[in-house]
Amino acid sequence: MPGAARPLGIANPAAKKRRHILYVDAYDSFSNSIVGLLEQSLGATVTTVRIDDTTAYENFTTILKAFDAVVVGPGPGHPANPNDVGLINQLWSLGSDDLLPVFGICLGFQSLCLAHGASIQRLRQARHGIISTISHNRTDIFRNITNLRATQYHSLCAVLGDHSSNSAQLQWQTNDQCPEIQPLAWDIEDETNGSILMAARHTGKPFWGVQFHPESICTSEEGIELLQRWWVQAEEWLAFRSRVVAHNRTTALNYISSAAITVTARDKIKHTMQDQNRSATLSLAETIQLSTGSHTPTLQWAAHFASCLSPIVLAEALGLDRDDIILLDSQNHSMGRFSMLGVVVPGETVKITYRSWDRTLRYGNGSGNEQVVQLRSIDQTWPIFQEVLDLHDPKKQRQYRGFNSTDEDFPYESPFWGGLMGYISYEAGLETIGVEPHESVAESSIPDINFAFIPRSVVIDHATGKTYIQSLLPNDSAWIAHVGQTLKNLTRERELVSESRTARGGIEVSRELREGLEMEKRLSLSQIRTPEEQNYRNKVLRCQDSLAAGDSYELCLTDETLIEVPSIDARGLNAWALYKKLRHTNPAPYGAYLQLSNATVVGTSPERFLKWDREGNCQFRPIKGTVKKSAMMTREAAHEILNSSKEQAENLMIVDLIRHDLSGVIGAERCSVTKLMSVEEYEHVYQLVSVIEGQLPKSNRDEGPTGLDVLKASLPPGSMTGAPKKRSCEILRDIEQRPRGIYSGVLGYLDVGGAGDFSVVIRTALRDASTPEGSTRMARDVDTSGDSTPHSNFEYTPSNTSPRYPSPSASVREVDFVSHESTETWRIGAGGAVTIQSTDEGEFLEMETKVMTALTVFQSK
Ligand SMILES: C=C(O[C@@H]1C=C(C(=O)O)C=C[C@H]1O)C(=O)O
Ligand SMILES: NC(=O)CC[C@H](N)C(=O)O
Repeated sequence: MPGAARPLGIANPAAKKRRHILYVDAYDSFSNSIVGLLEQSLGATVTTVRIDDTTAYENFTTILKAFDAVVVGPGPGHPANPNDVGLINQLWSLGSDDLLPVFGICLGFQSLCLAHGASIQRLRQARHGIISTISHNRTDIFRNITNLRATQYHSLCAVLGDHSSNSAQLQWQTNDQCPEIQPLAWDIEDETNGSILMAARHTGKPFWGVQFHPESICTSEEGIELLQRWWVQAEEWLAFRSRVVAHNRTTALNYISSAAITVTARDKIKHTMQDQNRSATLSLAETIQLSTGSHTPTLQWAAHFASCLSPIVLAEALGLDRDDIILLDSQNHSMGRFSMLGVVVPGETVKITYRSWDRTLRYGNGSGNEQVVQLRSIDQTWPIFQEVLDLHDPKKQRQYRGFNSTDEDFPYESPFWGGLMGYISYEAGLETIGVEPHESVAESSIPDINFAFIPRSVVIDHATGKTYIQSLLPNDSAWIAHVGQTLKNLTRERELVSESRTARGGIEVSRELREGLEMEKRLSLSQIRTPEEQNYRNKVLRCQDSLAAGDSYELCLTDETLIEVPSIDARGLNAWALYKKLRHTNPAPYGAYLQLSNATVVGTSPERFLKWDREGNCQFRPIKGTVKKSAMMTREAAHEILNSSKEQAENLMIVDLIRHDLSGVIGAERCSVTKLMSVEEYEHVYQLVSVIEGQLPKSNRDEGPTGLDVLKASLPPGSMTGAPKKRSCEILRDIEQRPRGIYSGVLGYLDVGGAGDFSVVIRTALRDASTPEGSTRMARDVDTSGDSTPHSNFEYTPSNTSPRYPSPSASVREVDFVSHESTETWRIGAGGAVTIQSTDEGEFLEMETKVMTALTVFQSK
């Protein structure tokens, strides 16, 4: 495996005048990395146009006059399908006067070959995320290239007449069927598929193409040289034809829709606000300021040392559990450092929700004055959130008022001073990429964005033992002192009795026992409906059909387990007690307890989606590759499995996808892969994890992109979609036939000081509507599509015989899944990445393993 971060060579860009390249994007999830590679290695300015841009389609030859060359990118689908290639086809029939150098990558390459007589065939086995040596005869763009290893992402291949796949002898000449296409490179390492054409050029026109992906993190450095060799040839052709770009570039550029241009115009990202948004922002800011009682942001804080402090113990000691807390709990896990308590004050804390389905933004403090704003799209929410954060940034306020802020003024080590805490659903993510959600999302009462503005918080740094008590409210020293005193009391009690849990006196212990017993009683009556095996396996096969057809490279298929919990004495399940049980049975670095605006989240995610600090350092930590722990599965055995080509391919695709997402905002030159496919151990599973990092430009935060810009450009999380993201999400929606909701979304915080941290919502139990103790709700209608069965067939479930786990022989129909008159529904989503190398059985088992990490908590003791 080549090294992780790699510097890019620059082809002496200063030597010649700056060239302009048009990049044609076929909605691939690697495009921004290709654009970055072109900019850096060729020193060119790149403008992006999408294949389905209708104005560009009608004015394509005029647009081309403003460019020196075109690069046609990869993408989902088939080059013979006009919808998959859009305006690409126009390139191959340009008249002599309009000709210009073109370089096709993957789909672009296949389209070039198809247009000149090749047939496009399906590979016997698709090659997604596979790295192989490229064989060539060192001519043309391969001159001086010695040892090129390159990543492939394709299901289809171009076949040039007789020298079809499987030919023993590699061909370097044109043939009768494709007299204008000269082969330049082959992959001869694949026994299943035989030799596959990897590169070619047109004999008379300045067209070249490669089947592999030069931009992949696992393509060797020579991929860059290859592009530079192409550029040399392109320059020679331009000089030979004395071709110059049109003087009036602006007219040509006006034909390109701005949506695609923003892919590269990151420097221009600003928080421009429409009038309507501006007023929504102002009144939201006013509402928050009213609730906090201050128009001048302040941050009051105190730090205490309290080693080994559990946020649970602290929350309970403060009387903060249940409805009035959001807990982001790293559970002192080796991979986590901070735990945070966000205090929600009923009737005071401002809650902000957005629903993608009807595009409504709502906010209010729950005291009957909720405001509803109709937005045009989710795009309008981000500037509102950013503005709310900026208005409360205490650092900014000091600067406005001419203070010199010093490091001591603020607790910089605490990543959250106050701000927005909550989640963004998967469907909200779909809206950001223009994918329609599944229609049944209309029935959901769950907001797609669900934040609370948190002015009071406690942050525990498990690494240093320091605990920060912070308030954005003016004159809040009494609260800070109260929390400080509670902390001191806890520490003193612990010194007296080493076991902290028993140290908090009889009242708490008996309460805990009572709550636990009550919860267990209720759980013993709950009913569980897990995905039906054959049905899930069929869905895996359907995913693989799409992969084989070239419509996706990887699909993260998921399904949902439903748990119906009856109410007893008209009381709902105690979610806090459930969370305490879950953090014990499945400790993970992204524990979360949240009960906010109709949603309850009880989760133990192992996966960070995106974190950024106040210095602008961004980090993604995608997980892809899962092995279940067992007595037989030693660390060594897990390493071996996770080092297999299947697991590595799965991970690589997501690494490349996330590099693209991040590059689109901060530029490819600022992104690096700092950890590639390392094995991490969790309570029930081993996971393959990579780390992608980048630095926001250090420009004024008002002008340049912020962490929130990176967040919104990267939704939904790539590890939960597959690649390419947009097409994969459409396929998954059609196969899964349900909205995912909070599962597969992201959960975390946006800090007023400029930081943020979000996990991927997995291994998490979710309740549809808030069911505070003392209230009940009717059961939701249970899905009767036959997609799931009301029993568990998990082999290792110890309570297989309990009423909640009827034996598979009682293979009951949905009628047996009785809805109690008064029950609440919990959901646990789970799934895994399906690749062409997956087996349907293996994928089912993987989904089962993942669902069990959270489902065991519903087993009564
Ligand atoms: C889909 C889930 O997990 C995702 C899929 C993984 C995989 O395919 O290996 C690993 C972590 C998550 O990104 C889940 O836990 O439900
Ligand atoms: N990466 C790509 O461009 C893929 C092209 C085509 N959809 C295939 O699968 O072969």
